[in-house]
Amino acid sequence: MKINLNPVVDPQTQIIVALDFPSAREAIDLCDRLPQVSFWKVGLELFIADGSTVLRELKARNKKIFLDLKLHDIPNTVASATRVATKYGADFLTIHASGGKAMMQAAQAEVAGSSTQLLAVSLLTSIAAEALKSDLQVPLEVPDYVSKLVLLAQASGLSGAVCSPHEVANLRSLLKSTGGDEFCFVTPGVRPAGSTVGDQSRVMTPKEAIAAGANYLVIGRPINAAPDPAIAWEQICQDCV
Ligand SMILES: O=C(O)c1cc(=O)[nH]c(=O)n1[C@@H]1O[C@H](COP(=O)(O)O)[C@@H](O)[C@H]1O
Repeated sequence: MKINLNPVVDPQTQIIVALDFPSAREAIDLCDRLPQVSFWKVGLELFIADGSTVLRELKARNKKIFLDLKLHDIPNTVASATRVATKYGADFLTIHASGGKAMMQAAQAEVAGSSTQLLAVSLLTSIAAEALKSDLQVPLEVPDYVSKLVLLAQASGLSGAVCSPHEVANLRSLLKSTGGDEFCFVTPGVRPAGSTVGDQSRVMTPKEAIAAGANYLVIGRPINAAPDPAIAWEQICQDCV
């Protein structure tokens, strides 16, 4: 399936809704309540609970799929897991950029020729500048650290990354100078104005994320935990333009 590499112009196709649920039943229920959503994310909780069932059901509904497994292990193990994961025919699959170049190259070799695009997760959107220094002991500012990881992903052959909307504009201009105009940026850490931030740290509104140049926005709780997910979706789409 063709992945849209242009900055977001159509929220209906470029917002990915996270199916963060503990069972296939709850996930499929939300899909069927929101037929207008074309792109869904299956993360660890749902994949561990009921992965193959959900992925089959999403395929049967002709949905695009972001399989968010955030692989991170030695190169051989990640390559083997990636080989198996491509069999699901997901559009996106995540690995952690901090696993290093050899790991990313090994995984990239496994998706070559498949319909799955690997995305490198840079710095999780839940991690704030203070935690990067005090917990992770990384003596860099967030934009510099994220840039290093994304450039490493690019040098490893990947053509997309997950980062917070705060970093996208800077990364776009950085990658232009390295011939990476078509790099795909997927941004979680998106919160409609006035909504609960929860465990996220580096957040922006949908409109701000789009203006920053994100190709796709990942949105979970503001839709999947909303009292009326259809109204929440509609409101977010309206807020994007
Ligand atoms: O890879 C991801 O999708 C991801 C990366 C990241 O840095 N931050 C992040 O929040 N995510 C995912 O994006 C979704 C965000 O959910 P909400 O915070 O509920 O909108 C969750 O499913 C996270 O697992």
